[in-house]
Order: sequence, then C-alpha cells, then structure tokens
Amino acid sequence: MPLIALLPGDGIGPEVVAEARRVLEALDLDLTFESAPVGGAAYEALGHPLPPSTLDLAQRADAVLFGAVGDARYDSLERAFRPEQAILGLRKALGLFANLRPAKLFAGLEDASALKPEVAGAIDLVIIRELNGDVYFGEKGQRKTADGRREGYDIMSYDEDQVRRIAHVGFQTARGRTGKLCSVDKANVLETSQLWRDVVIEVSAEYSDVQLTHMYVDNAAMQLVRNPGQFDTIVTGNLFGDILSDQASMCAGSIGMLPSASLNGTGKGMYEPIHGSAPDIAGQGKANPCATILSAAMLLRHSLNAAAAADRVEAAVTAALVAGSRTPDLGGALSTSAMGDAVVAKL
Ligand SMILES: NC(=O)c1ccc[n+]([C@@H]2O[C@H](COP(=O)([O-])OP(=O)(O)OC[C@H]3O[C@@H](n4cnc5c(N)ncnc54)[C@H](O)[C@@H]3O)[C@@H](O)[C@H]2O)c1
Ligand SMILES: CC(C)[C@H](C(=O)O)[C@@H](O)C(=O)O
Ligand SMILES: [Mg+2]
Repeated sequence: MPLIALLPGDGIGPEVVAEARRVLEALDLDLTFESAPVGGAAYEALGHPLPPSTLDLAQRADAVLFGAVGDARYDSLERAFRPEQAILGLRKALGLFANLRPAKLFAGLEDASALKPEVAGAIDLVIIRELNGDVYFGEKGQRKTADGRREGYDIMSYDEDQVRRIAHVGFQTARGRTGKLCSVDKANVLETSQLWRDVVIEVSAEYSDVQLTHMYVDNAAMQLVRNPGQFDTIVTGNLFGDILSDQASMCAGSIGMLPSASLNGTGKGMYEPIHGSAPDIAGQGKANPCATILSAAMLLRHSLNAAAAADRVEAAVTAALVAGSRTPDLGGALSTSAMGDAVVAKL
C-alpha cells in the first residue's frame, strides 16, 4: 500500500493539502497517508523547520505532497531556522534535482489571465527547473568590506554533471511533447550560464529529433508575456525557473493553478503547488486548491505509476472549471473546500 507523506506547512498550505487529500481518497486507490509538520508549524512544534521525524517520513514515503511554508513572523530568524529552509532541505536531502512546472490555460480561464484571451489561449508549456544547484545552494553570507561596509553574497555555480542531468530531462520531456526545447540562461553575462549553454549543446547531440533553441532570461520573461504559445519545453536553472514559473502562472490564469513535481530519477518525488503560503488570504477559505490537486495528479503519474487516475483528476479539474467553479483568484466566489467539492463531484 503506497505511503503518501503529507506536509501541509503554513498559511494556506493546510487548506489546499486537505482538498488534495480528499481528491486522492475519493479515488479509492488504497493509499496510506501520514502527516508531519514542516516549516513555521514545525519550528513552533519542534524547534526546527525540518525536524528529523519529518525528514524521516519524507524518506520512508513513496511520495511527498507538500503544501507551502513561510510567514513574515519568521523572517528575522537565523536563516537555518526559517521555514523556507525546510523545502530546500527536502529538495537536497531527497536529491530532487528536476522540477517540472507545467503551465497551460484551462478551458474557460482566458478571462482570468493577465494576457489578452487570444494570447493566453495558446499557453501550454512546461518549465523544467534545475532544483539542487545554482545560487540557491552556493556559499552565502554577509560580511564586512575592508572599509567596514556590510556586504551580502551568494555564490552562483553549476558543475557540468548538474547541467547534463537536467538537460537530459529537458530533452526527454520535449521529445514526449512537441519536440521543441528552449534553454534559458544569461550566457551573455554569467560564466555559470556559459557552461550551462555549452553543456546543453553537448547533450543535444544525443537528441537530433529535438529542436533546441537558446534564449536569454530577460528576453524569455518578455516573450512569455508577448507570445507564450511559442514555448513548449523550457529548461533552465534554479533561480530563473523560480521566477519564470510564477510569471507563467499568471499568463495561465492564476498562481493557484500551477502544480509541480520534484523528481530524482528513482520514481520517488515531492509534489507541491508552485505558490507560497499566501499569508494575505490564509485562514479565510479563499485559496485555490487546484494547484495542489493537480500536484496530486502529478504524484499519481510520476510516483505511483497510476496514469489513468492522474488523467481522471486532471479531467475532473477541467470539468469543474468548465462548469464555472471558480475561487476568487479566478474571478469566482467559491471557497477552498467548495472548489474541492466541485472537483470531487466531477471525478
Ligand atoms: N513552496 C513554498 O512553500 C513557497 C513558495 C513561494 C513562497 N513561499 C513563502 O510564502 C510566503 C509568502 O510569499 P509570497 O507572498 O511572496 O508568495 P505567495 O505565492 O504565497 O503569494 C503571492 C500572491 O499570490 C496569492 N496566492 C498564492 N497562492 C494562491 C492560491 N492557491 N489561491 C489564490 N491566491 C494565491 C497570494 O494571496 C498572494 O497575493 C513567504 O514566506 C515565502 O517565502 C513558500
Ligand atoms: C520558498 C522558496 C524557497 C521556493 C523557491 O524559491 O524555490 C519557492 O519560491 C518555490 O517556487 O518553490
Ligand atoms: Mg517560487
């Protein structure tokens, strides 16, 4: 019986994970669930954002369903104790280097997108974000300059193996879609990006059926808004992928719609909405649970080998939206749990 670790976290995390759990339970798949605190909730309960018991559960489970972490009240803690370290710690400890963030416009959501309907309607892309390296995991700190001024630093780096393994994920993903891969970097300025580009080009020799292009990240940000339909698969580094995926979410209607899968090549994975803990709407039943429900669908597909069940969940979300079910971020008035009800009813 597959074990799913539920790590609801902070803010709207518990609200959206509860709906995703209900959807998974409604499928009658014989899943076992075990929950553990993470982020600020874990800091309050056990003194650490990623306590050993939570990490142990994540390691024992077949898959992890993660909500969100973070709240301003923890922002002045020493960095090691901040909620966000939990998610970074899980990604590192589980070796989750490949983050898949699909963005597509669900039928009927054209009016929710920040773009013109005819521009938004074309968006159907996936961002493959490297998740274990880059400026996120380099040496960082604050120090004094020789003349006594404060200086902050974060070292950005990628080694060739890190780039190669995510490039393969990018090419393979593109191969399974329309065969177009766009590698996004900043090679005109950054040596990290020059190596990235060189290695992606080397790997491309093994994928002659995939059409590879390169784009600088500033242009990519602009092109995502100008004409998102031009993209199919984007492969990029940790920081650029973080930023571009939030941007892509709003092109597709709402940040409350974008799921993600973080994978390590073993079948084990962590699944989470791309959004955060949304303190501004937490506890009010306003959060859109679809990103987390769609993350649960990715969990079924990538970790449980249950593609038919994943399709069923995605079809239910689509059907609920087509029927007009909308949370406030999509211009509607349904509560988080009423949106969950609407999806469950369409399973
Ligand atoms: N994976 C994560 O756990 C994760 C991701 C991003 C940010 N964070 C943390 O979350 C906290 C808040 O960060 P932020 O405000 O920059 O980003 P956020 O994603 O939490 O919220 C940004 C905006 O989007 C809205 N929003 C987000 N998810 C929504 C949903 N499901 N339905 C409707 N509206 C939604 C919020 O109300 C807010 O206005 C910070 O502590 C940050 O570090 C955590
Ligand atoms: C909370 C933060 C560490 C995280 C990231 O930057 O990766 C988040 O923004 C995300 O997109 O998952
Ligand atoms: Mg982010």
